[in-house]
Amino acid sequence: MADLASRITKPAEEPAPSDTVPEGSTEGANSVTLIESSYEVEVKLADLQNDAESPLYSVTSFDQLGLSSQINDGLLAMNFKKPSKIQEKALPLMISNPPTNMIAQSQSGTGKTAAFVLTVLSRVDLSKPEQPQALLLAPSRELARQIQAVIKTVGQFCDNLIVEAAIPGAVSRELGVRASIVVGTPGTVMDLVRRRQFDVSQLKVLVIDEADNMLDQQGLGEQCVRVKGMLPKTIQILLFSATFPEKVYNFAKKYAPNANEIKLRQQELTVKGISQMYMDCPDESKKYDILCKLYGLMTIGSSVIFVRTRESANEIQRRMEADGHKVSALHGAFEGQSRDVVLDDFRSGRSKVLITTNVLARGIDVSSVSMVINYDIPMKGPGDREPDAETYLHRIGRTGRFGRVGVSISFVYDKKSFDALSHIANFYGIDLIQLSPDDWDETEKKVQDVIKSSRARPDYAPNALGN
Ligand SMILES: Nc1ncnc2c1ncn2[C@@H]1O[C@H](COP(=O)(O)OP(=O)(O)OP(=O)(O)O)[C@@H](O)[C@H]1O
Repeated sequence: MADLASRITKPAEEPAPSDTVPEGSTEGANSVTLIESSYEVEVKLADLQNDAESPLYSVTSFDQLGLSSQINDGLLAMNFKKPSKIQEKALPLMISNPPTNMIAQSQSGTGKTAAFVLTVLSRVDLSKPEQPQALLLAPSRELARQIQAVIKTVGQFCDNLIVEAAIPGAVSRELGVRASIVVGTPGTVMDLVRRRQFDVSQLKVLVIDEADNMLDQQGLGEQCVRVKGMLPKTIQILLFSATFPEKVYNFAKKYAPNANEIKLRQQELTVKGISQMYMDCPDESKKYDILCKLYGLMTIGSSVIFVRTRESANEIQRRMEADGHKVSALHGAFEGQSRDVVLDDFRSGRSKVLITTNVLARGIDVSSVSMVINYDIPMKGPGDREPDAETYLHRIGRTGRFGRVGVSISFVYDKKSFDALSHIANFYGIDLIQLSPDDWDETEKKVQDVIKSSRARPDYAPNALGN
């Protein structure tokens, strides 16, 4: 317990409350504010991109990377002005010839997707639009669809570009895969190759996003090894993640031999724009009431609530709806297409509070997310005994994307959850801000100060999916 206590700080690092959003402002007033504050945002992001300590820092421009004019036009249309650090460092190594493998790590929300998407686009020969030449693997259907959308957006001026998702229900049984770029989940990709519906003979690049999760021998590792075994031996392999625990990293080096490596130190892993808080709940049964009390704050922007199981996601959604709150839920038990509808509604802002499991912990990029709640502290290992520091980092990384600010609130209620969060805080050297359920005015103030300043900041660059 003392460990966590020693990491409690006053909210000194919180950004100053926005002076551009008036208290109790109406929706209409807010939209005016959004337009007015765009200058401020550009300046703030420009500041970050000029700050050598920031992961968004770079000294070059995209023009200097030697990408095709169609690709540069795509970046321009997305309002990507300068590369981030990972893009600036990794791209020249990945697009040079002869192709070299890469293992790259960079904090959540710092533009890893565009780094590998630009590489893939620079490698495919669009005179053979239906011949698969690049394969990208992701751990969830949602992330695969998102990456597919990013490729289409960056490549919107590339003639004949066909990008197909290899996820359950997406590939025509009669036609098989007919695209130059394929983004999928490992199980479906394996099925398609085995049924001879996916010709992998001409693949030049294999990208594995969330690579530590994908190569983990306890999880998807075996499938990824099998997929690699089906591909040409000379394929360029690019592995990306925000986290790379040592054991998986050693395996990654065998999976992608002789790779260039871009690694972060443990203390560099957290994103500065995310104010990390925790709520000291009196007991487990009070967690639900506290969650409902936070609802007003959750809907200032959009929020994601992470829970441990599908059943508790369903149960919390049912109770919150019965109590008059509008919330949606998404987890692995839902059918693929209904999952797509739920996430699309969340991206567009039609729904603002999403209850989910670890299925959405990684990679999902919705820039309006200003709050993440860890209703249950992430745990791993047999009997969920060990704190899952990597999943914590990915979950909270659903907010604070590319220089934005956000809040994470982790609920603790007993010694086990307290110790687990304490372990995670010490692991990354995080100073957690304590919230008290007994002083609601103070809690609201601490959270609002951060979220309102994020609400005042419109997208510097509309993200690839237009949300
Ligand atoms: N150079 C850039 N300029 C402006 N915005 C950018 C740039 N690169 C990426 N972005 C935007 O930043 C956001 C986060 O990028 P991305 O989803 O690639 O993060 P990530 O590093 O893959 O994060 P995670 O580890 O959570 O998967 C996206 O909305 C993307 O459109």
